[in-house]
Amino acid sequence: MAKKGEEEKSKGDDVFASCTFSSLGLQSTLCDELKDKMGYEAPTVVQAKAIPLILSGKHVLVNAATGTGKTIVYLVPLIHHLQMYNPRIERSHGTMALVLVPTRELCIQVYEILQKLLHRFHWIVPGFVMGGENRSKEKARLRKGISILVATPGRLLDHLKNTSSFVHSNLRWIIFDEADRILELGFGKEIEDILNVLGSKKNGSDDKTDGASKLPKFPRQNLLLSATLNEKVNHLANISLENPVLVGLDEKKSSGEMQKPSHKHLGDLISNDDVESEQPTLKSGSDAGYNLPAQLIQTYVKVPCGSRLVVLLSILKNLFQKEPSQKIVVFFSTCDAVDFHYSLLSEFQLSSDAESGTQQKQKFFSGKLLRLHGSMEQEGRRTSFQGFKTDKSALLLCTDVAARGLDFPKVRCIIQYDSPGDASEYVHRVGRTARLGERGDALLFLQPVEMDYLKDLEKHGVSLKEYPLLKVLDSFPITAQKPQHVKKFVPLELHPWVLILQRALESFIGAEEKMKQMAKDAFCSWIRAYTAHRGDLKRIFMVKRLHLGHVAKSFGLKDQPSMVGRAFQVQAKKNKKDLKHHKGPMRKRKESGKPEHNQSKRRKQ
Ligand SMILES: Nc1ncnc2c1ncn2[C@@H]1O[C@H](COP(=O)(O)OP(=O)(O)OP(=O)(O)O)[C@@H](O)[C@H]1O
Repeated sequence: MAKKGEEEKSKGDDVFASCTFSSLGLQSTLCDELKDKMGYEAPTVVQAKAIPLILSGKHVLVNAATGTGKTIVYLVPLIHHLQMYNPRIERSHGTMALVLVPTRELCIQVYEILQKLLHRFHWIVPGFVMGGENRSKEKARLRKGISILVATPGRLLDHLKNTSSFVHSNLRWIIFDEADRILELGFGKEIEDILNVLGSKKNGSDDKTDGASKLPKFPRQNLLLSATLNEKVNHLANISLENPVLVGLDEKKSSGEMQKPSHKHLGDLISNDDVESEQPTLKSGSDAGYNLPAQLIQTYVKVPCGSRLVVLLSILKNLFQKEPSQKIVVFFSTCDAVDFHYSLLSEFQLSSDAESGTQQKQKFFSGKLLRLHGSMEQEGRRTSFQGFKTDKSALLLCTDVAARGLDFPKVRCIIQYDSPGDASEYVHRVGRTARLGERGDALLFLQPVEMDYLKDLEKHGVSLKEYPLLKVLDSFPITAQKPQHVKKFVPLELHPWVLILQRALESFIGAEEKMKQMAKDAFCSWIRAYTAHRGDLKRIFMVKRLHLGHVAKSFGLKDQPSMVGRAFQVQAKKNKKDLKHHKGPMRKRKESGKPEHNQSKRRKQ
C-alpha cells in the first residue's frame, strides 16, 4: 500500500487542463455555476478536449480514465444549449435530452449533479425514471414535463410504451453513460427499441408526433461515454452515431504519467482483421489497453482458498488499525456473499487473548459498516449509497452494482475479494478510488490456481505488485508477542494467527443457526457465480480445480454443505446452454425482474 506523502500525487497538471471553462465557449452564468456551486476552478483534460467538440454538435465517443470528470463532459454542453433557446424552453416542450445509465445509483447521482448545475436555470427541469421507483409518480412527473431526463433503460422503455403523456418529440440529445455496461447488462434489445421509438436510430423511423408544441428542429446529437469503451459498443455506435469523433487516450501510459487525450474519427479505429464488416469498429480493450489513474497503487494477494476469510478480516483490521478514519470498498460476486460478510463483520467478536479465549470478547470490526447490492430494497440501497457518500470513515461491502460510475468521495482502498469478470470490470471497480488525481490503493485476492488472471490483466496493460501479506499476519498480537512460535517458512494455512482466527470464526458461525444458514447460502451462490465465468476466464476460474471443503472453510463452515454439488452442476449446465444461445454485444437479457442488478446469467450482483 502507498505510504502517505511518499506515493501521494498532487492534483494538478496531469488531471487539469491549463485553460478556463469560459475559454471552451461555455456561457458565463454556467461557468459561474461550475465555480460557485460545484467548486470547479478549471476543466479537466478530458473536459477541455471534449466539451468544444460536443458544443459544435458532433456525435462523440468519450473514452477517458475513471474519475476524470466525464459526467460534466456531457451535462455542461446540454445546459449551455438549452439555456440559449429564445424564447425559453418550457415544460410543455417535454424531454429534450435523455441520459441513459446502467444502474439506479448512477441515475440518482447524475440527477443530483444536474440539480446543482441547473440552480440558476430554473426553467430547465431535471428528472429521473428508474427501476424500483413508483411508476405512477414517474408518470405524473413526465406529464408535467422533464427537460433533461436521466433513466435506466428498462423503465424508460416502459414509459415510452405506456405513458402517453410523455412528450419526446423535441428530443435533441441521447447520451449513453457507461455505454459498454448498459450492453453487458443485456439491455441491447431495449436500447434498439428505445432508439426506434425515439427515431434516433440511423435510417430509423421518423420521430413520432406526440401533440407537443414544437421547437425549431436541430439535428440529433448522440454521445457514448465510458472508461472502457471497446469493441462491445461497436454495434451501438454504428446504429446511433453519425460520423462520430473519438475523444480518448491513445498513448500507452509511461510510468507516473497521465495520458494525454487525443481525438480521432471513428473510421481511424477500424481494425484490419474485421474484413467482413463495412462499418468502422472500435478495437478491443486487449489491443488498446485500458486507462487507469496513474497514481493508483495496484496489488494482488495470493491466498489459498481455505484461508481467504481469515486473510480478508486480517487485512481489514490491519488497514483500519493503521488509519482508523478512512473509506474502503470490498467487492463480492454475489448478494448472498455481501449479506453473509456484512452479518459476520457486524457480529463477530474475538477474545483479546485469542489463543486461550479467556479474556473479555471484543467486536472484531468496530467501524461503520454498509452494504449495497441489487437484491436490497430500494430504500436500503438509497440509504447505503447516500451514507457512503457522506461518511468520512466506513467500510462498504458490495457487488458490482457499485462498480460503475459511482463517485464516492475519498475512497482510500478497493479490495476485490471475489475476482471481477473481464478486465473492464477490474478497471471500473478500482476506479472507485484514486479519482481526479487523489491517491488510492487496490488489492485483488487470487487463489494459487487463479494466478493466470494476472496475465490476462497484463494483456490489457494492467500490472500488479504482490501485497506483503506475511507482514500483516505477523503484526497480530498472538504472533507479535510470541515470535518464537512462527517458523520462518510456515505455509499460510498454518500460520498461528490464521489457525486461531479460523477456529474462532468456525465456532462463532457454527454456534449461530442464522449465521450458519447465511454461510451456506453464500457458499452455494459463490460456487454458482464461479462456474459462470465466461470466455477465456473459464480456463482460469475452473470450479473443478477447487477443493469444495476449502471453499466451505472460506465461509467459516467446518463441512461442505451437502446439497451444493447438484446445485452448481445444474447451474453450470444452464450457463453452457445460455452461452450457446446468446452471443454478441446485443444479446438479450436473460433474466426477468429488476434489470439493473441482473448481470445476465453470469452472476447476480
Ligand atoms: N473540472 C473539475 N474540477 C474539479 N472537480 C471535478 C471537475 N470535473 C469533475 N470533477 C469531480 O471529479 C469527480 C469525478 O467525476 P465523474 O464522476 O464525472 O468522473 P467519471 O470520469 O465519470 O468517472 P467514472 O468513469 O468512474 O464514471 C467528481 O467528484 C466530480 O465532482
